Amino acid sequence: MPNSTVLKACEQTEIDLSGAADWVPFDAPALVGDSLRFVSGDSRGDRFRARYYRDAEQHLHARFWLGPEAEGPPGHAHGGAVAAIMDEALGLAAWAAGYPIVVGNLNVSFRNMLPLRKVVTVESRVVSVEGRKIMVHGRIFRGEKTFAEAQCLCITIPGK
Ligand SMILES: CCCCCCCCCC(=O)SCCNC(=O)CCNC(=O)[C@H](O)C(C)(C)COP(=O)(O)OP(=O)(O)OC[C@H]1O[C@@H](n2cnc3c(N)ncnc32)[C@H](O)[C@@H]1OP(=O)(O)O
Repeated sequence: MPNSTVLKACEQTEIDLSGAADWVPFDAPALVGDSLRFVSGDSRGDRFRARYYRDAEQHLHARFWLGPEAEGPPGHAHGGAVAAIMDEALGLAAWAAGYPIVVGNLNVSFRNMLPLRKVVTVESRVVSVEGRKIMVHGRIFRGEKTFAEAQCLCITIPGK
Protein backbone atom coordinates (compact mmCIF):
# COMPACT_ATOMS: atom_id res chain seq x y z
CA MET A 1 0.00 0.00 0.00
CA PRO A 2 1.52 3.40 -0.90
CA ASN A 3 2.41 5.69 2.01
CA SER A 4 -0.11 8.34 0.98
CA THR A 5 -2.89 5.77 1.35
CA VAL A 6 -1.73 4.91 4.89
CA LEU A 7 -1.82 8.58 5.91
CA LYS A 8 -5.25 9.06 4.35
CA ALA A 9 -6.56 6.12 6.35
CA CYS A 10 -5.63 7.97 9.54
CA GLU A 11 -7.37 11.14 8.33
CA GLN A 12 -10.62 9.24 7.92
CA THR A 13 -10.72 8.16 11.54
CA GLU A 14 -13.04 10.12 13.79
CA ILE A 15 -11.34 10.92 17.11
CA ASP A 16 -13.44 11.35 20.25
CA LEU A 17 -12.35 14.69 21.71
CA SER A 18 -15.40 15.15 23.90
CA GLY A 19 -14.91 16.95 27.20
CA ALA A 20 -15.79 16.23 30.80
CA ALA A 21 -19.44 16.47 31.80
CA ASP A 22 -19.09 19.92 33.38
CA TRP A 23 -17.00 21.49 30.59
CA VAL A 24 -18.43 23.92 28.07
CA PRO A 25 -16.97 24.06 24.54
CA PHE A 26 -14.80 27.13 24.03
CA ASP A 27 -14.80 28.82 20.63
CA ALA A 28 -11.08 29.57 20.39
CA PRO A 29 -11.08 30.65 16.71
CA ALA A 30 -13.70 33.28 17.52
CA LEU A 31 -11.21 34.81 19.97
CA VAL A 32 -7.85 34.51 18.18
CA GLY A 33 -8.71 33.29 14.67
CA ASP A 34 -5.83 32.24 12.44
CA SER A 35 -3.34 32.21 15.33
CA LEU A 36 -4.49 28.65 15.97
CA ARG A 37 -3.74 27.33 12.48
CA PHE A 38 -0.21 26.12 13.27
CA VAL A 39 -1.32 23.75 16.03
CA SER A 40 -5.03 23.11 16.31
CA GLY A 41 -6.42 24.54 13.08
CA ASP A 42 -6.88 21.30 11.15
CA SER A 43 -9.62 19.18 12.70
CA ARG A 44 -8.94 16.34 10.21
CA GLY A 45 -5.15 16.58 10.30
CA ASP A 46 -2.55 13.91 10.99
CA ARG A 47 -0.44 16.07 13.31
CA PHE A 48 -2.77 17.61 15.92
CA ARG A 49 -6.48 17.47 16.53
CA ALA A 50 -7.84 19.49 19.41
CA ARG A 51 -10.92 20.83 21.08
CA TYR A 52 -11.00 23.51 23.78
CA TYR A 53 -13.32 23.77 26.78
CA ARG A 54 -13.82 25.84 29.90
CA ASP A 55 -14.90 24.53 33.28
CA ALA A 56 -17.29 26.19 35.72
CA GLU A 57 -14.41 28.28 37.12
CA GLN A 58 -13.53 29.42 33.56
CA HIS A 59 -10.24 27.53 33.48
CA LEU A 60 -9.28 26.47 29.95
CA HIS A 61 -8.90 22.76 29.17
CA ALA A 62 -8.27 20.91 25.94
CA ARG A 63 -8.43 17.43 24.56
CA PHE A 64 -5.57 16.82 22.14
CA TRP A 65 -4.79 13.93 19.83
CA LEU A 66 -1.34 13.67 18.25
CA GLY A 67 -1.08 11.76 15.01
CA PRO A 68 1.78 10.25 12.97
CA GLU A 69 3.03 13.63 11.73
CA ALA A 70 3.84 14.67 15.33
CA GLU A 71 6.24 11.77 15.80
CA GLY A 72 9.60 12.15 17.52
CA PRO A 73 10.78 8.99 19.30
CA PRO A 74 9.13 5.97 17.59
CA GLY A 75 5.43 5.89 18.42
CA HIS A 76 5.67 8.99 20.59
CA ALA A 77 5.38 12.75 20.27
CA HIS A 78 8.19 15.04 19.21
CA GLY A 79 9.23 17.41 22.00
CA GLY A 80 8.59 20.36 19.72
CA ALA A 81 5.04 19.15 19.20
CA VAL A 82 4.50 19.01 22.96
CA ALA A 83 6.01 22.49 23.36
CA ALA A 84 3.80 23.81 20.55
CA ILE A 85 0.72 22.52 22.35
CA MET A 86 1.83 24.23 25.55
CA ASP A 87 2.57 27.48 23.69
CA GLU A 88 -0.88 27.54 22.11
CA ALA A 89 -2.94 26.26 25.03
CA LEU A 90 -1.31 28.34 27.76
CA GLY A 91 -1.20 31.48 25.61
CA LEU A 92 -4.83 30.91 24.74
CA ALA A 93 -5.64 30.50 28.44
CA ALA A 94 -4.37 34.03 29.03
CA TRP A 95 -6.41 35.36 26.09
CA ALA A 96 -9.48 33.51 27.37
CA ALA A 97 -8.97 35.17 30.76
CA GLY A 98 -9.10 38.56 29.06
CA TYR A 99 -5.41 39.32 28.48
CA PRO A 100 -4.23 39.98 24.90
CA ILE A 101 -0.70 38.56 25.09
CA VAL A 102 2.21 37.01 23.31
CA VAL A 103 4.34 34.37 25.01
CA GLY A 104 7.60 35.78 26.37
CA ASN A 105 8.99 32.68 28.01
CA LEU A 106 7.92 29.04 27.97
CA ASN A 107 9.48 26.44 30.23
CA VAL A 108 8.48 22.85 29.41
CA SER A 109 9.39 19.77 31.46
CA PHE A 110 8.98 16.50 29.55
CA ARG A 111 8.04 13.99 32.25
CA ASN A 112 7.06 10.93 30.20
CA MET A 113 7.00 10.10 26.51
CA LEU A 114 3.61 10.98 25.08
CA PRO A 115 2.08 8.19 22.96
CA LEU A 116 0.73 8.99 19.51
CA ARG A 117 -2.90 8.23 18.60
CA LYS A 118 -4.13 8.63 22.19
CA VAL A 119 -6.33 11.46 23.43
CA VAL A 120 -4.65 13.47 26.17
CA THR A 121 -5.90 16.34 28.29
CA VAL A 122 -4.31 19.76 28.69
CA GLU A 123 -5.19 21.70 31.81
CA SER A 124 -4.22 25.29 32.52
CA ARG A 125 -4.37 27.89 35.28
CA VAL A 126 -3.65 31.59 35.22
CA VAL A 127 -1.64 31.68 38.44
CA SER A 128 -0.60 35.34 38.68
CA VAL A 129 -0.99 38.74 37.07
CA GLU A 130 1.66 41.39 37.75
CA GLY A 131 1.43 44.43 35.51
CA ARG A 132 1.91 43.17 31.95
CA LYS A 133 3.13 39.74 33.10
CA ILE A 134 0.59 36.93 33.17
CA MET A 135 1.89 33.59 34.46
CA VAL A 136 0.05 30.50 33.24
CA HIS A 137 0.82 26.95 34.35
CA GLY A 138 -0.24 23.83 32.48
CA ARG A 139 -0.02 20.07 32.33
CA ILE A 140 -0.61 17.41 29.70
CA PHE A 141 -1.84 14.12 31.11
CA ARG A 142 -3.89 11.01 30.53
CA GLY A 143 -5.32 9.23 33.54
CA GLU A 144 -2.70 9.22 36.29
CA LYS A 145 0.20 9.81 33.90
CA THR A 146 1.66 13.28 33.36
CA PHE A 147 3.51 13.74 30.07
CA ALA A 148 4.57 17.36 30.41
CA GLU A 149 4.31 20.38 32.68
CA ALA A 150 4.91 23.98 31.69
CA GLN A 151 5.21 27.48 33.04
CA CYS A 152 4.35 30.15 30.51
CA LEU A 153 5.11 33.83 31.01
CA CYS A 154 2.77 35.86 28.84
CA ILE A 155 3.26 39.57 28.20
CA THR A 156 0.34 41.79 27.28
CA ILE A 157 0.69 43.44 23.89
CA PRO A 158 1.14 47.20 24.18
CA GLY A 159 -1.82 49.11 22.77
CA LYS A 160 -4.22 46.14 22.75
C1 LIG B 1 -1.74 36.28 19.23
C2 LIG B 1 -2.85 35.25 19.57
C3 LIG B 1 -2.37 34.10 20.31
C4 LIG B 1 -3.48 33.15 20.64
C5 LIG B 1 -3.09 31.88 21.25
C6 LIG B 1 -1.88 31.32 20.62
C7 LIG B 1 -0.75 31.54 21.54
C8 LIG B 1 0.49 31.55 20.75
C9 LIG B 1 1.53 32.18 21.61
C10 LIG B 1 2.70 32.53 20.77
O1 LIG B 1 3.32 31.67 20.16
S1 LIG B 1 3.16 34.16 20.72
C11 LIG B 1 4.57 34.09 19.61
C12 LIG B 1 5.86 33.84 20.34
N1 LIG B 1 6.22 35.00 21.12
C13 LIG B 1 6.80 36.05 20.55
O2 LIG B 1 7.06 36.10 19.37
C14 LIG B 1 7.11 37.19 21.47
C15 LIG B 1 8.36 37.95 21.01
N2 LIG B 1 8.73 38.95 22.01
C16 LIG B 1 8.14 40.18 22.01
O3 LIG B 1 7.32 40.53 21.17
C17 LIG B 1 8.54 41.09 23.11
O4 LIG B 1 9.78 40.70 23.66
C18 LIG B 1 7.48 41.17 24.24
C19 LIG B 1 6.16 41.77 23.70
C20 LIG B 1 7.22 39.80 24.89
C21 LIG B 1 8.00 42.09 25.35
O5 LIG B 1 8.51 43.27 24.76
P1 LIG B 1 8.10 44.72 25.28
O6 LIG B 1 9.13 45.65 24.76
O7 LIG B 1 6.68 44.99 24.96
O8 LIG B 1 8.16 44.60 26.86
P2 LIG B 1 9.42 44.75 27.84
O9 LIG B 1 10.66 44.18 27.24
O10 LIG B 1 9.42 46.18 28.29
O11 LIG B 1 8.98 43.78 29.02
C22 LIG B 1 7.81 44.04 29.79
C23 LIG B 1 7.96 43.24 31.08
O12 LIG B 1 7.93 41.84 30.73
C24 LIG B 1 9.18 41.23 31.09
N3 LIG B 1 9.57 40.32 30.02
C25 LIG B 1 9.44 40.54 28.71
N4 LIG B 1 9.89 39.49 28.00
C26 LIG B 1 10.32 38.59 28.92
C27 LIG B 1 10.91 37.32 28.83
N5 LIG B 1 11.11 36.73 27.65
N6 LIG B 1 11.23 36.68 29.96
C28 LIG B 1 11.01 37.27 31.16
N7 LIG B 1 10.45 38.47 31.31
C29 LIG B 1 10.13 39.13 30.21
C30 LIG B 1 10.16 42.39 31.21
O13 LIG B 1 11.22 42.04 32.11
C31 LIG B 1 9.29 43.47 31.78
O14 LIG B 1 9.09 43.26 33.16
P3 LIG B 1 8.97 44.45 34.19
O15 LIG B 1 7.70 45.22 33.78
O16 LIG B 1 8.83 43.82 35.55
O17 LIG B 1 10.20 45.28 34.03
